[in-house]
Amino acid sequence: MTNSAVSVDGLRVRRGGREVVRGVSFEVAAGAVTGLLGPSGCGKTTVLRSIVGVQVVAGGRVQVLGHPAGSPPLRRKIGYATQNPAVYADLTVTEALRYFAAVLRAPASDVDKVIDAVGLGPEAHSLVGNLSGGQHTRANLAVALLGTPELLVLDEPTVGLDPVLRDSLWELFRSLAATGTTLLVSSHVMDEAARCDRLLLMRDGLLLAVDTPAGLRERTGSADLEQAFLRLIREQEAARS
Ligand SMILES: Nc1ncnc2c1ncn2[C@@H]1O[C@H](COP(=O)(O)OP(=O)(O)OP(=O)(O)O)[C@@H](O)[C@H]1O
Repeated sequence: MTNSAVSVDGLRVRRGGREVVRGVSFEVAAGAVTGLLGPSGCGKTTVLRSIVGVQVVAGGRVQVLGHPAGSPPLRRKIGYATQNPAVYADLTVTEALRYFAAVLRAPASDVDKVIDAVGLGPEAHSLVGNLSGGQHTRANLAVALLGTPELLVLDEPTVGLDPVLRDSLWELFRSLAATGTTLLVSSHVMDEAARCDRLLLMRDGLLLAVDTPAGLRERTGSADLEQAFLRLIREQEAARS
């Protein structure tokens, strides 16, 4: 792939005394939505942390927007939304975003823009501590959008959201990609896979497949992506035995 925003080569990570990412290589296309999918515990968050540069790695190479992962020029080019929101509970949504905008040196005008983008307009003056789980998740996503980052790394951004909100967030992701933002989005919900341009399917610390949703359906002969994923697992297990 010529136009890659992220290039991961032979990534290995040890956590809790064992290798949880066991030699993973892939590229993330610029200006597209790439889904990182796989069951709970397969290593998705660890791969995302390695790309953002907050994970000690045991081996391999991770290049992001032409720089080694974690290097200073990347700080303001990447927006990262973790699974555990870290937005301050005793501030209002607007105050919290103003604070993060100042820290990130993002324009003050971004604050209202990102609040609207994640559909939190009605809660703009509510205390973060009083938000519902789904609203808190969206406040966290809003922080990642500040400063219009070139790369958005989103760890399960739609967990706990109802179908209408999930749909509107996926529309937001698609519109960001349409304006050139690169998105890497993890999920363990296979129905979200269909909304991605490309898929990275992980299992047990390894990449099972890298393909488009259509390519995956075709190569497994399965219209349903969940079934396609299960078929790949069975093929892999048959090949091992
Ligand atoms: N802080 C930690 N210390 C030790 N082991 C960890 C730590 N965090 C994660 N692990 C282990 O690393 C493995 C990969 O975890 P990771 O969080 O990357 O998976 P995941 O695919 O993102 O899971 P989920 O979908 O549940 O978030 C798991 O087996 C997990 O138990």
